[in-house]
Amino acid sequence: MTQLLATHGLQAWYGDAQALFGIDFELAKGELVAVIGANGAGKSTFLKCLAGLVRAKREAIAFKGEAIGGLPAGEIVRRGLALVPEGRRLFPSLSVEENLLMGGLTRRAGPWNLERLYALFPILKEKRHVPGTSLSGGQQQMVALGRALMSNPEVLLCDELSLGLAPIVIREIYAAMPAITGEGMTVVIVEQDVTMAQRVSQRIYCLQEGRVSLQGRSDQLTHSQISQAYFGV
Ligand SMILES: Nc1ncnc2c1ncn2[C@@H]1O[C@H](COP(=O)(O)OP(=O)(O)OP(=O)(O)O)[C@@H](O)[C@H]1O
Repeated sequence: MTQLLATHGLQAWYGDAQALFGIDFELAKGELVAVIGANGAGKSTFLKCLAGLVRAKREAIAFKGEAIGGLPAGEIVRRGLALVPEGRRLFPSLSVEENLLMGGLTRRAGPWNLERLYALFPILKEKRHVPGTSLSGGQQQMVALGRALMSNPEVLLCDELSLGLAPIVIREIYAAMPAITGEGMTVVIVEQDVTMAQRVSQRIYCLQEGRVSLQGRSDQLTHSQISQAYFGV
Protein backbone atom coordinates (compact mmCIF):
# COMPACT_ATOMS: atom_id res chain seq x y z
CA MET A 1 0.00 0.00 0.00
CA THR A 2 1.13 3.57 -0.66
CA GLN A 3 2.12 5.66 2.32
CA LEU A 4 -0.15 8.69 2.55
CA LEU A 5 0.73 10.33 5.85
CA ALA A 6 3.69 9.94 8.18
CA THR A 7 5.26 11.61 11.17
CA HIS A 8 8.96 11.39 11.95
CA GLY A 9 10.11 12.21 15.48
CA LEU A 10 7.11 14.50 15.95
CA GLN A 11 7.44 16.70 19.03
CA ALA A 12 4.87 19.13 20.41
CA TRP A 13 4.97 21.72 23.13
CA TYR A 14 2.53 23.87 25.10
CA GLY A 15 4.80 26.72 26.16
CA ASP A 16 7.64 25.06 28.08
CA ALA A 17 5.72 21.83 28.60
CA GLN A 18 6.47 19.08 26.12
CA ALA A 19 3.45 16.95 25.19
CA LEU A 20 4.85 14.73 22.38
CA PHE A 21 8.36 13.26 22.51
CA GLY A 22 9.13 11.98 19.03
CA ILE A 23 6.17 10.18 17.48
CA ASP A 24 6.87 7.98 14.46
CA PHE A 25 3.64 7.12 12.69
CA GLU A 26 2.65 5.82 9.28
CA LEU A 27 -0.66 5.65 7.50
CA ALA A 28 -1.31 3.93 4.17
CA LYS A 29 -4.04 4.95 1.77
CA GLY A 30 -7.36 3.29 2.67
CA GLU A 31 -6.34 2.31 6.21
CA LEU A 32 -8.31 2.93 9.39
CA VAL A 33 -5.82 3.37 12.24
CA ALA A 34 -6.73 3.92 15.89
CA VAL A 35 -4.70 5.93 18.41
CA ILE A 36 -5.45 4.93 21.98
CA GLY A 37 -4.03 5.85 25.37
CA ALA A 38 -4.95 7.13 28.82
CA ASN A 39 -6.06 10.70 29.58
CA GLY A 40 -3.25 13.13 28.90
CA ALA A 41 -1.22 10.64 26.82
CA GLY A 42 -1.10 13.10 23.93
CA LYS A 43 -3.70 11.68 21.55
CA SER A 44 -5.53 14.97 20.90
CA THR A 45 -2.26 16.85 20.64
CA PHE A 46 -1.12 14.37 17.99
CA LEU A 47 -4.27 14.91 15.89
CA LYS A 48 -4.04 18.68 16.38
CA CYS A 49 -0.46 18.65 15.05
CA LEU A 50 -1.66 16.76 11.96
CA ALA A 51 -4.49 19.30 11.52
CA GLY A 52 -2.24 22.33 11.97
CA LEU A 53 -3.79 23.41 15.28
CA VAL A 54 -0.66 22.73 17.36
CA ARG A 55 2.72 23.74 15.96
CA ALA A 56 5.04 21.11 14.58
CA LYS A 57 8.33 21.23 12.70
CA ARG A 58 7.76 21.30 8.95
CA GLU A 59 9.72 18.09 8.28
CA ALA A 60 8.06 16.16 11.13
CA ILE A 61 4.84 15.55 9.17
CA ALA A 62 4.68 14.35 5.57
CA PHE A 63 1.49 14.14 3.54
CA LYS A 64 1.74 12.64 0.06
CA GLY A 65 5.50 13.13 0.23
CA GLU A 66 5.33 16.84 1.10
CA ALA A 67 6.37 18.32 4.44
CA ILE A 68 3.31 19.94 6.01
CA GLY A 69 4.19 20.30 9.71
CA GLY A 70 3.21 23.72 11.06
CA LEU A 71 1.26 24.82 7.96
CA PRO A 72 -1.85 26.88 8.79
CA ALA A 73 -4.93 24.76 9.56
CA GLY A 74 -6.84 26.14 6.54
CA GLU A 75 -4.03 25.15 4.19
CA ILE A 76 -4.02 21.64 5.65
CA VAL A 77 -7.79 21.28 5.09
CA ARG A 78 -7.31 22.43 1.48
CA ARG A 79 -4.63 19.79 1.01
CA GLY A 80 -7.06 17.11 2.18
CA LEU A 81 -6.89 16.49 5.93
CA ALA A 82 -10.05 17.19 7.96
CA LEU A 83 -10.50 17.02 11.73
CA VAL A 84 -13.63 16.03 13.64
CA PRO A 85 -12.73 17.83 16.87
CA GLU A 86 -13.23 16.48 20.36
CA GLY A 87 -16.50 17.78 21.76
CA ARG A 88 -18.08 18.29 18.28
CA ARG A 89 -17.65 22.10 18.29
CA LEU A 90 -20.72 22.91 16.19
CA PHE A 91 -21.47 26.52 15.30
CA PRO A 92 -24.22 27.32 17.83
CA SER A 93 -26.02 29.93 15.77
CA LEU A 94 -26.23 27.75 12.66
CA SER A 95 -28.74 25.08 11.64
CA VAL A 96 -27.72 21.49 11.03
CA GLU A 97 -27.56 22.10 7.29
CA GLU A 98 -25.60 25.34 7.65
CA ASN A 99 -23.10 23.55 9.89
CA LEU A 100 -22.68 20.89 7.22
CA LEU A 101 -22.29 23.48 4.46
CA MET A 102 -19.48 25.16 6.40
CA GLY A 103 -17.46 22.00 5.82
CA GLY A 104 -17.95 22.31 2.06
CA LEU A 105 -16.42 25.77 1.78
CA THR A 106 -13.08 24.35 0.68
CA ARG A 107 -14.80 23.12 -2.49
CA ARG A 108 -12.62 20.06 -2.83
CA ALA A 109 -14.13 17.65 -5.34
CA GLY A 110 -15.25 14.23 -4.14
CA PRO A 111 -18.15 11.94 -3.38
CA TRP A 112 -19.47 13.74 -0.28
CA ASN A 113 -22.29 16.26 -0.53
CA LEU A 114 -25.50 16.98 1.40
CA GLU A 115 -27.42 14.26 -0.40
CA ARG A 116 -24.85 11.57 0.41
CA LEU A 117 -24.69 12.68 4.02
CA TYR A 118 -28.45 12.65 4.44
CA ALA A 119 -28.49 9.13 3.00
CA LEU A 120 -25.85 8.12 5.56
CA PHE A 121 -27.59 9.86 8.50
CA PRO A 122 -31.29 10.25 7.58
CA ILE A 123 -32.07 11.90 10.95
CA LEU A 124 -29.97 14.90 9.88
CA LYS A 125 -32.20 15.46 6.87
CA GLU A 126 -35.24 15.45 9.13
CA LYS A 127 -33.58 17.97 11.45
CA ARG A 128 -31.74 20.00 8.83
CA HIS A 129 -33.42 23.31 9.73
CA VAL A 130 -33.05 23.18 13.53
CA PRO A 131 -30.02 24.60 15.37
CA GLY A 132 -27.21 22.03 15.38
CA THR A 133 -26.64 22.43 19.09
CA SER A 134 -30.27 21.52 19.89
CA LEU A 135 -29.67 17.91 18.75
CA SER A 136 -28.78 14.98 21.01
CA GLY A 137 -25.07 14.28 21.59
CA GLY A 138 -25.05 11.43 19.08
CA GLN A 139 -26.79 13.50 16.42
CA GLN A 140 -24.37 16.37 17.01
CA GLN A 141 -21.53 13.92 16.49
CA MET A 142 -23.11 12.95 13.15
CA VAL A 143 -23.14 16.63 12.18
CA ALA A 144 -19.49 17.05 13.21
CA LEU A 145 -18.52 13.98 11.21
CA GLY A 146 -20.64 15.12 8.27
CA ARG A 147 -19.14 18.60 8.33
CA ALA A 148 -15.64 17.12 8.04
CA LEU A 149 -16.75 14.79 5.22
CA MET A 150 -18.21 17.76 3.33
CA SER A 151 -14.64 18.98 2.74
CA ASN A 152 -14.04 15.71 0.86
CA PRO A 153 -10.80 15.00 2.67
CA GLU A 154 -8.33 12.28 1.76
CA VAL A 155 -7.68 11.69 5.45
CA LEU A 156 -10.35 12.02 8.12
CA LEU A 157 -9.04 12.64 11.66
CA CYS A 158 -11.61 11.79 14.35
CA ASP A 159 -11.03 12.84 17.96
CA GLU A 160 -12.99 10.71 20.45
CA LEU A 161 -16.20 10.21 18.51
CA SER A 162 -17.58 8.20 21.43
CA LEU A 163 -17.01 10.86 24.10
CA GLY A 164 -20.04 11.15 26.39
CA LEU A 165 -22.24 8.92 24.24
CA ALA A 166 -24.21 5.83 25.27
CA PRO A 167 -22.90 2.49 23.93
CA ILE A 168 -25.84 2.08 21.54
CA VAL A 169 -25.19 5.54 20.07
CA ILE A 170 -21.47 4.82 19.76
CA ARG A 171 -22.32 1.70 17.75
CA GLU A 172 -24.64 3.75 15.55
CA ILE A 173 -21.89 6.29 14.79
CA TYR A 174 -19.30 3.62 14.05
CA ALA A 175 -21.80 1.77 11.85
CA ALA A 176 -21.25 4.62 9.37
CA MET A 177 -17.51 3.86 9.06
CA PRO A 178 -17.74 1.13 6.41
CA ALA A 179 -19.67 3.53 4.14
CA ILE A 180 -16.95 6.14 4.70
CA THR A 181 -13.94 3.87 4.21
CA GLY A 182 -15.79 2.18 1.35
CA GLU A 183 -15.31 5.40 -0.62
CA GLY A 184 -11.55 4.92 -0.24
CA MET A 185 -11.28 7.32 2.71
CA THR A 186 -8.28 6.95 4.98
CA VAL A 187 -9.15 7.43 8.66
CA VAL A 188 -7.36 8.05 11.95
CA ILE A 189 -9.49 7.71 15.07
CA VAL A 190 -8.48 8.71 18.57
CA GLU A 191 -10.63 6.54 20.76
CA GLN A 192 -10.96 5.95 24.50
CA ASP A 193 -13.23 2.95 23.92
CA VAL A 194 -10.46 0.40 23.34
CA THR A 195 -12.79 -2.45 22.42
CA MET A 196 -14.40 -0.32 19.72
CA ALA A 197 -10.99 0.94 18.55
CA GLN A 198 -9.75 -2.62 18.17
CA ARG A 199 -12.93 -3.73 16.41
CA VAL A 200 -13.04 -1.00 13.76
CA SER A 201 -9.33 -0.43 13.04
CA GLN A 202 -6.73 -2.37 11.12
CA ARG A 203 -3.81 -1.07 13.19
CA ILE A 204 -3.41 0.53 16.59
CA TYR A 205 -0.91 2.95 18.07
CA CYS A 206 -0.96 3.28 21.84
CA LEU A 207 0.45 6.47 23.32
CA GLN A 208 1.75 6.84 26.84
CA GLU A 209 3.06 10.14 28.20
CA GLY A 210 3.70 11.50 24.71
CA ARG A 211 5.46 8.42 23.32
CA VAL A 212 4.34 5.41 21.29
CA SER A 213 4.23 2.57 23.81
CA LEU A 214 2.82 -0.08 21.47
CA GLN A 215 1.82 -0.48 17.85
CA GLY A 216 0.59 -3.37 15.79
CA ARG A 217 -2.23 -4.99 13.90
CA SER A 218 -5.48 -4.66 15.82
CA ASP A 219 -6.35 -8.34 15.41
CA GLN A 220 -2.97 -9.44 16.73
CA LEU A 221 -2.58 -7.30 19.85
CA THR A 222 -3.61 -9.04 23.04
CA HIS A 223 -5.63 -7.56 25.86
CA SER A 224 -2.65 -7.73 28.22
CA GLN A 225 -0.27 -6.09 25.71
CA ILE A 226 -2.74 -3.24 25.34
CA SER A 227 -3.35 -2.73 29.06
CA GLN A 228 0.39 -2.76 29.74
CA ALA A 229 1.02 -0.18 27.00
CA TYR A 230 -2.00 1.87 28.10
CA PHE A 231 -1.32 2.07 31.82
CA GLY A 232 2.37 1.28 31.85
CA VAL A 233 1.93 -1.53 34.39
N1 LIG B 1 -3.91 23.76 25.72
C1 LIG B 1 -3.01 23.14 26.50
N2 LIG B 1 -2.17 23.83 27.26
C2 LIG B 1 -1.24 23.22 28.03
N3 LIG B 1 -1.10 21.89 28.14
C3 LIG B 1 -1.93 21.14 27.41
C4 LIG B 1 -2.95 21.71 26.56
N4 LIG B 1 -3.62 20.71 25.96
C5 LIG B 1 -3.08 19.56 26.42
N5 LIG B 1 -2.08 19.81 27.29
C6 LIG B 1 -1.23 18.81 27.96
O1 LIG B 1 -0.61 18.00 26.97
C7 LIG B 1 -0.60 16.65 27.38
C8 LIG B 1 -1.33 15.80 26.33
O2 LIG B 1 -2.72 16.17 26.33
P1 LIG B 1 -3.76 15.64 25.24
O3 LIG B 1 -5.02 16.40 25.42
O4 LIG B 1 -3.12 15.60 23.93
O5 LIG B 1 -3.96 14.14 25.75
P2 LIG B 1 -5.08 13.11 25.34
O6 LIG B 1 -4.38 11.79 25.25
O7 LIG B 1 -5.82 13.57 24.17
O8 LIG B 1 -5.99 13.10 26.64
P3 LIG B 1 -7.59 13.21 26.78
O9 LIG B 1 -8.07 11.81 26.58
O10 LIG B 1 -7.74 13.68 28.19
O11 LIG B 1 -8.09 14.19 25.76
C9 LIG B 1 -1.24 16.60 28.76
O12 LIG B 1 -0.21 16.63 29.71
C10 LIG B 1 -2.06 17.86 28.80
O13 LIG B 1 -2.17 18.33 30.13
